[in-house]
Amino acid sequence: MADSSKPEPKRPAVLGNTVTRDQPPVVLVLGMAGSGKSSFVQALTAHLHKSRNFPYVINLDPAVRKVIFPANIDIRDTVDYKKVMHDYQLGPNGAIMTCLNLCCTRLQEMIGLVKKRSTEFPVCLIDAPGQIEAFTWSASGSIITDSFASTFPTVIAYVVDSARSTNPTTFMSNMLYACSILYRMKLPFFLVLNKSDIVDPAFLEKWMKDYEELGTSIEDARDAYINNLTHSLSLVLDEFYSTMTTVKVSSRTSEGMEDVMAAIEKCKEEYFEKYQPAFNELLKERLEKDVQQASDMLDKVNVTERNPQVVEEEEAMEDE
Ligand SMILES: Nc1nc2c(ncn2[C@@H]2O[C@H](COP(=O)(O)OP(=O)(O)OP(=O)(O)O)[C@@H](O)[C@H]2O)c(=O)[nH]1
Repeated sequence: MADSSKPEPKRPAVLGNTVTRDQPPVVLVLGMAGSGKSSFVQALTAHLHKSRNFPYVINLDPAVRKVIFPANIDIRDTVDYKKVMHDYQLGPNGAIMTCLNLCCTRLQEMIGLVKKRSTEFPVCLIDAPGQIEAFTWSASGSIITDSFASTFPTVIAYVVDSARSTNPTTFMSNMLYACSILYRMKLPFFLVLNKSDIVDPAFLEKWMKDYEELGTSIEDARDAYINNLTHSLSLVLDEFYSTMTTVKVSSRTSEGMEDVMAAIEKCKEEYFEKYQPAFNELLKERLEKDVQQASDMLDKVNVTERNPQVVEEEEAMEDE
């Protein structure tokens, strides 16, 4: 049974927002734990600072000890992760989700703050919690994403740890996860192949483009069942890869940051071409549902004229 004392998220009203091309893109930075999300936000922020193009940066990780980039909004100023853990008797993941739920109750204020400054920055970067599923599989995660996506051209940067992806099966698992996020969030998406200073991520691009290349690498692995499965899955992922933009990046040396900005611009265009029309349909559907709900309620409310005799009697009593 759900614990009614824990804060649950409510979908804020997002109807009626018009997203225009002059608005800056919002980049939601996602990726497996330790892939380098925060380092990537830090490196991109530092890169933009050099040309005095200061980005707007939001930290959405309530559990992080130290924020390593200058954040304009820090969720830790709104919610106290340790206190939430204590007050609601929660473990680390439950506390992150409850913090995000609490954050949702202040989401319109948060978006309002970003909107107010939106003419002053080239891009807004959002660093998501380290425990990725707390964001990608929670209602509050979709509410936050939907709310930003209905206000700004919003895109996803999925950070991949290239050094940990040298094994084809590890890489495949990561790509399946990325694909499930794309499937769920339906936003323009690009892959940040991070840690290029440790290993050149070119082999990952080859695996994505050329099934034979991946096949050759799998030949070396020992488990026949996993090999066959990986072969089949790579065919399934072919469509996912076909339109995917990838950028090779080192958050340590700042290599590839200009390419990241180009990928963000490309995804922003995609947002207006593909995502926005679909999202408008979704909003229309939601609006129709809201109107239907309102009219169902109205059916139960009858507007009738009161009996004139009673009204006259009441007026007479008032005169007395
Ligand atoms: N060599 C190298 N190390 C990196 C790079 N990017 C991140 N790291 C290191 O990888 C580790 C994890 O980086 P974080 O930025 O904390 O990763 P994260 O995804 O934000 O981590 P969580 O939010 O805790 O999931 C740190 O030790 C970073 O210094 C990179 O491009 N090159």
